[in-house]
Amino acid sequence: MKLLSPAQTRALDQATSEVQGSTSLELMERAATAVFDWLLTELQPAYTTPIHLFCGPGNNGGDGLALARLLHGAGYAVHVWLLPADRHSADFAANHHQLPREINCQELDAARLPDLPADAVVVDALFGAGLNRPLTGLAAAVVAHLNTADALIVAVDIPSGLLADAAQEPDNPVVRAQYTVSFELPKLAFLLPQNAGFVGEWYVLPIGLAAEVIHKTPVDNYFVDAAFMQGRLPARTRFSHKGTFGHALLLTGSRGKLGAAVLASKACLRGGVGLLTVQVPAVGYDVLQISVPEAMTLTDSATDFVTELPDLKPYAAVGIGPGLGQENATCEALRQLLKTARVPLVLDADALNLLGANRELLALLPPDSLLTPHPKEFERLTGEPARDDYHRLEQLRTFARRHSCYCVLKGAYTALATPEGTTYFNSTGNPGMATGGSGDVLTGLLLALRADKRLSTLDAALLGLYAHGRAGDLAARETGEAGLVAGDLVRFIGPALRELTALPRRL
Ligand SMILES: NC(=O)C1=CN([C@@H]2O[C@H](COP(=O)(O)OP(=O)(O)OC[C@H]3O[C@@H](n4cnc5c(N)ncnc54)[C@H](O)[C@@H]3O)[C@@H](O)[C@H]2O)[C@@H](O)CC1
Ligand SMILES: Nc1ncnc2c1ncn2[C@@H]1O[C@H](COP(=O)(O)OP(=O)(O)O)[C@@H](O)[C@H]1O
Ligand SMILES: [K+]
Repeated sequence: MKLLSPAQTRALDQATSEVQGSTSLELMERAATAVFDWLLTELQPAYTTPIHLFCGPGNNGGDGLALARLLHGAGYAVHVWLLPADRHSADFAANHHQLPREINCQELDAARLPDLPADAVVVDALFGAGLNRPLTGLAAAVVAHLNTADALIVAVDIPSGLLADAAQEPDNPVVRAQYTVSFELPKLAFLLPQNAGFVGEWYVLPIGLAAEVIHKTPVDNYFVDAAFMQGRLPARTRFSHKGTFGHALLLTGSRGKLGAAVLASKACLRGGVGLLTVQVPAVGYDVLQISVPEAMTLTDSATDFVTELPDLKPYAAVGIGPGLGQENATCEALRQLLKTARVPLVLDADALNLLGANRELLALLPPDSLLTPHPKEFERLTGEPARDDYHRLEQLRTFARRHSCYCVLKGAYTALATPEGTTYFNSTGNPGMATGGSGDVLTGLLLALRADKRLSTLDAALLGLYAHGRAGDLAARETGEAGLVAGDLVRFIGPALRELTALPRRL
């Protein structure tokens, strides 16, 4: 799915009306009906539940008024609160006109803001994507009032006061919703940790906006969902052989951190690699041979950490980092790798920390390398703490462009920035994956996909991120989130990849 800017969203609304020969009022009715259906199926309020709708002067308020009419028509006890304003949008006015007289509808007054019982549902339809400055005055007072109430808050389109795709001052008034119900496409704001306390759990409801217009709209950001990924992994042909899927080399492990080597190796094998060779320090030989019999093991001349590179000729891709440690001799091996490798590289964990501590190495990164930092590792890579999540995304884009690499920022909705300046946000995964070793599994899986010559760098990265999160979701069904460990992810890589495999063509 594409992530549109507020201006593009407005243009899409208009274009939809033109293409479909419908009015903006009809679109508003579709939006309100979608929220109405969502409320009844997801929240299932009792007929006695008081529903308070707070409506602003624009189209977001218009959505709220249309929703109030629909809820009233279905027998719910609704109360409408209007934010006084000099001007109202035309569709707000039309819905205000249509509001049945029996509905209790009052203007908000700073001196007498309404009591909101704990069992009430509050619909926040004050401001949507048209917000262009921080809320002040009565609107700010209403937001503060809603945020102190115990009622359950559902925001329409976006929590009022929040910008859809840009940072704002931390103390700006913003509604803290439990649920946000948006239309057609998600907003960038929903994907960033700093907004989680405002947005709550979010839903995107289809309202039939013109698909052909969305298709033609150029964007920098994508939300990677199942439909986006379906069929991206080519099926294996009958006469495939080990060579078809590549021979990967993994440089990994140090004393006490061979678990990372084992997890990454197993993930690489489950990721479908043709052959895997793992280079570990001598201390890891027995561990690897016994735990991962499918992999070939090379041992370093050093006992406790990796210090040297094997001949790189046989390999289709090289991964480096999990459990590696940060010894000087390891850093020299990394330098050699960056200087000599002519095949795709995947760099993670201590390989990234070494790059951060020796930033001159960044100039040696071969083009199209894939880096997988979490936010702390990314900060070490850039050496500059991010001001906020939007700034960090900007840094990620700049980094990928400057170093001609694909750089991941791990976490919920992991971001992938490409050298061309596009960012992809992954939709799969869950907090159960916040457990030691999950990242090592990702590295192994990505290495397998980079060794597969059938895949572009972008497809390999997207497939790896999506399948890793999906494996986490499948595993959590069995283990629960708290009980999930990184080894569980490995078991579900196969099923996750199977879901993404292209079906054979049929006539
Ligand atoms: N495709 C879609 O996404 C659709 C969107 N619709 C709704 O339309 C909304 C956008 O409507 P509008 O563009 O009218 O925008 P809003 O309803 O968000 O508000 C715009 C009005 O508020 C004023 N305003 C902006 N910031 C303010 C501030 N800080 N303090 C006081 N006033 C402020 C603006 O000058 C303008 O008059 C969406 O959020 C959504 O709820 C639906 O009706 C139909 C389909
Ligand atoms: N809340 C979450 N939602 C989705 N994915 C998560 C969440 N927390 C962690 N993950 C995923 O788990 C992995 C953790 O990687 P990392 O931080 O490198 O862990 P480790 O170093 O222990 O292996 C990343 O791929 C990240 O995206
Ligand atoms: K809103």
